[in-house]
Amino acid sequence: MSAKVVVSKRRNVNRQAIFLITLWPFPEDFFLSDPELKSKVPLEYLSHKEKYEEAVRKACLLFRKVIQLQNEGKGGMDNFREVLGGQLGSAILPDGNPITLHYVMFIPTLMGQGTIEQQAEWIQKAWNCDIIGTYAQTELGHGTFIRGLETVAKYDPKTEEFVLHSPTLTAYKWWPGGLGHSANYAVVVAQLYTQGKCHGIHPFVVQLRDEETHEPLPGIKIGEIGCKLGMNSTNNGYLGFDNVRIPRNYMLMKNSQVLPDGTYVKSPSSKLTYGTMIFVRVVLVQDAATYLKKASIIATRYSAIRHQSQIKPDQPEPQILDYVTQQYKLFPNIASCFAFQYAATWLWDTYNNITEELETGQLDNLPELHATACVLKAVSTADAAQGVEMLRLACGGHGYMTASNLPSTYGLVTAMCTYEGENTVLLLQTARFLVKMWQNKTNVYKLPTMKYLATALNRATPFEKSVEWVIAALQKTAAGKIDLANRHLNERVAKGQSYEDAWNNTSIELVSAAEVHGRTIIVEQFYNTVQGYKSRVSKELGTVLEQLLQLYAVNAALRCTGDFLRFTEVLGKDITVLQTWLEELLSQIRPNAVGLVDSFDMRDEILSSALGCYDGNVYERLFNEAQKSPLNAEPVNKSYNLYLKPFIKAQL
Ligand SMILES: CC/C=C\C/C=C\C/C=C\CCCC(=O)SCCNC(=O)CCNC(=O)[C@H](O)C(C)(C)COP(=O)(O)OP(=O)(O)OC[C@H]1O[C@@H](n2cnc3c(N)ncnc32)[C@H](O)[C@@H]1OP(=O)(O)O
Ligand SMILES: Cc1cc2nc3c(=O)[nH]c(=O)nc-3n(C[C@H](O)[C@H](O)[C@H](O)COP(=O)(O)OP(=O)(O)OC[C@H]3O[C@@H](n4cnc5c(N)ncnc54)[C@H](O)[C@@H]3O)c2cc1C
Repeated sequence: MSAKVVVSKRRNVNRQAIFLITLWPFPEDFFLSDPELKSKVPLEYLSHKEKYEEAVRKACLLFRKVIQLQNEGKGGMDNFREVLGGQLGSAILPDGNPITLHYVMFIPTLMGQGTIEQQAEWIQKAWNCDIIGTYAQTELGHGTFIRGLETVAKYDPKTEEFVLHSPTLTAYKWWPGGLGHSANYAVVVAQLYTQGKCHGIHPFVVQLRDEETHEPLPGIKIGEIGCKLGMNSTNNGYLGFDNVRIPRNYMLMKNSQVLPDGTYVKSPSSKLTYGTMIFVRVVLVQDAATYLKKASIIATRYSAIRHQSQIKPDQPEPQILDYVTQQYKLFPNIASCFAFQYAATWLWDTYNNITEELETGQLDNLPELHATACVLKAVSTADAAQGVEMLRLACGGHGYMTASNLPSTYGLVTAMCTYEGENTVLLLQTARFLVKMWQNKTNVYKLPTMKYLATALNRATPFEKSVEWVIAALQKTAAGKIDLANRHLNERVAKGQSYEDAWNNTSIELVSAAEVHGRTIIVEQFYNTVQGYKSRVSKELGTVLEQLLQLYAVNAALRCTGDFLRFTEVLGKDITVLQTWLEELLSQIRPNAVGLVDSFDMRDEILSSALGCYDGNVYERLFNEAQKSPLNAEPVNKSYNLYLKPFIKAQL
């Protein structure tokens, strides 16, 4: 990965803005120039069934091209990451990819939970796409509480097989991507029973459909779950088992095993079963940045084109980009793109380092990785979803058009707040870890993202107009909130509540404490990244990055004013200084706004937006898109003579 400076100049010098990006040698043109990857008709005018069929056609061609590149030695996992992620992936398949789960969860689970022999058996087939898999964990009745999953896998030592069964309707798997009609295999998470005892949830490989005819196998009840807010080509499906038998070695046995006689061999840690979920949560932080970048480019470019109203009576209508309220909608989101990008990069590196440790049996850092992945996924996806909606609203009526690609982008990003762990639940997971660290302070000194907790509570943080102060204040606030929540927990227990009831009754505070902890990590990573770049880039770039860092930090601080007043030495007058600082930064960033979003380097074909095109010809593109509506194929629609005319006549 080589970081290079990309200079993006827009029309005139004062809009020169440069942005430091990591250039991947990814051949975007190889995909975007392929006419077969373009839709003949805008997807919005296809039926639900046609949308799915078109998505399968494109997905197969997409992955065939990725495999071709791989066979030519032109990249590997990075290419899959690009075509699956929120940039190229959502441009070619804006309504979701029915095969995503094969690569994002099925293969990673085989790698993470399968023995070497099982990997040898399954992974080549999966990489060759001889089989197409999905990850079937969530059920109609359970998504969060996976220890409550109802699908059972009972071991039969006589035949050395597991019998999978869905005892109730709520036990049906519900949601897995590609499950409806695309995948013919799945990793199924089920309660393992052997020798009459339940050993909890474990992963099993199950064939769902005949590899030749694609017909569902006996005992398999399968289909798609219907229309959703978005991602309607993802083919999310349902799956019920009626006593379906699979061989013993279809249980993924890297961590725990069932021997031929039915003896259960326990895993070194029950938490290792959860490994795949950490991987996707880590990846989603990057996708949050990508979707927010896409919406920021569209809304900022549109705001430079759109002229509306008057600032002064005797002046022409200004660019809406010159309204400070518009800048307040756009620029903090641009700063968030950088913040989430840097946090995603740091988290990816941390994940890889700790995963290597897990391979050697070192589990010490797994709890912190889990807590950190949870909070960064929750905060980045929630902020990105809120940001995309804010950017859509900033574009007025045209932002509501499908042709803007903002509604579709919202549909993709808001789903991330739910899948791979609903955000509230993940924040509670982080809070559980923070409280544990707080109660057992000796551990805190060792953990990188936690060590501030050792000193922050009692550290004086007199106000100053600096990012360093914001970080210190966020840390002190997080420590204060964790300490207060912990005290309330203890008070409730002391009054006779069970710990579980006390936890539930304190959960609003716990979620809030976890969120502030997450924001502390994001601001600190942004700060560290900018400090690292400043000595290596031009003065201009250093200034721009510093402005973005300050904007992100001061906006984070202003979101926390109530808590800052409770947990730090800040006073009301200091909040006024923060507000003024924010307004100064908006003005400083204005000249570089368009250059900054240009430097996110997303082509028009990736943006797929009539509002965000590089040439700025918004109105012509909106009008041309309107002509694609099937309704415009004829001046008078048949409904006039069938319904309207009789209706009108009847009223005369
Ligand atoms: C390139 C790709 C780009 C983009 C991707 C694109 C598309 C992807 C599309 C869709 C993918 C979405 C797929 C899915 O949604 S798969 C299903 C996801 N489901 C979940 O995430 C379920 C969430 N629920 C849970 O994880 C758990 O139920 C729980 C909420 C964490 C509760 O666990 P539970 O064991 O019941 O209870 P606890 O007592 O709270 O935890 C016990 C113990 O285990 C630790 N723990 C929990 N989870 C993990 C983990 N994942 N890793 C490590 N450790 C974990 C927990 O901290 C606790 O430890 P203690 O020491 O405190 O006891
Ligand atoms: C687009 C999309 C794709 C998906 N793809 C897959 C897939 O490929 N494979 C798969 O297995 N699953 C998939 N899922 C399912 C997803 O993982 C679940 O929806 C998610 O885990 C949430 O579970 P749930 O929907 O049952 O909601 P619930 O867990 O029922 O949550 C509902 C509400 O209850 C609250 N709640 C639940 N538990 C607690 C608690 N302990 N404390 C406080 N509040 C709580 C939640 O915060 C939430 O507000 C997908 C979902 C979506 C939307």
